Amino acid sequence: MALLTVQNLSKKYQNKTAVHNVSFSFPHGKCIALIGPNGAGKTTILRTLAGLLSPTSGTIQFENKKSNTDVRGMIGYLPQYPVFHGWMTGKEFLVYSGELALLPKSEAKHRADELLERIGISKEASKERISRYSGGMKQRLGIAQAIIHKPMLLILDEPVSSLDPIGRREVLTLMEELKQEMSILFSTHILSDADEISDELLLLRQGEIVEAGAMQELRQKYQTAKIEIGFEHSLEDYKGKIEAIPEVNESKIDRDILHVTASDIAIARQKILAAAAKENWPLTTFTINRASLEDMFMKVVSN
Ligand SMILES: Nc1ncnc2c1ncn2[C@@H]1O[C@H](COP(=O)(O)OP(=O)(O)OP(=O)(O)O)[C@@H](O)[C@H]1O
Repeated sequence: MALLTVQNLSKKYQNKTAVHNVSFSFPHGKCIALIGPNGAGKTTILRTLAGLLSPTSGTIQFENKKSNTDVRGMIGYLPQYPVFHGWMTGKEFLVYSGELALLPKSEAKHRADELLERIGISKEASKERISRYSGGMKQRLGIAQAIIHKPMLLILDEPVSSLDPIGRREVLTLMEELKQEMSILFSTHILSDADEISDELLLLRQGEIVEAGAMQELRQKYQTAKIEIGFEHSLEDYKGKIEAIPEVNESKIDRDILHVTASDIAIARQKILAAAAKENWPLTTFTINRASLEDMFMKVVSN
């Protein structure tokens, strides 16, 4: 059975539908990325799963729990814009978070020490005020507070979007380690981050899931390719010849490169190269370009 099953989840704010009929199930031990452009409804879904918003309709069912059970103990949550008490030290903040999660004080202290080591905040740094921490340190501290009570599901809202490259790398490395121990659902609009650490993607557009699956499956499904051909001269002359090949859809000139799309790239390549060899075309370059992840994303979310 799945850890979490979401069925027909919808959320309206006054007259604005932010999330519409979203259904998915979350298997145990997976890291899933919720991807979508600004305003797609990512935060609304995550806040609803974390129990901070109530859905307008639909159900969220945790494994073996009645739908009205308080499941906050099973979930850890880091909001998109976490707010810290800058005057607290990192350790004080974690002990405080542990107590809020109903851990006895001694256990909260023990967990805080364990987690500070885990997230790479030294003993000295843990005694400093949070206001002196870097963005990456704050975000790692935010993740530590979210897992202080050992939740089964960790929910992270845009965990790396606001960080510089060093902070981003630190947080991605931590997430990579944590996914060995718990299920993670995180939102992002950065595809390469999702590609790097998630097992599966949920693509969201205007409050609806428009695509779901493993990155590899989605790449195959949306795979398109383009041939880019450079000529020494007379591009126009060869454009017509290339367009006469039945498998070629269209070609466009951009400076000294001809961009060719085809219904069957392998055959189009074979025929273009055969004609080029036979007629000694003045080629300078010949490249096959696979569609990037961004191309796939644009295709799916802008339909
Ligand atoms: N409290 C609110 N009241 C009214 N509308 C809201 C509220 N919160 C969000 N919305 C609207 O709901 C839609 C979804 O917002 P949401 O924040 O969930 O999207 P998002 O995908 O997380 O966006 P972003 O990437 O910009 O954080 C947006 O159109 C937003 O303007």
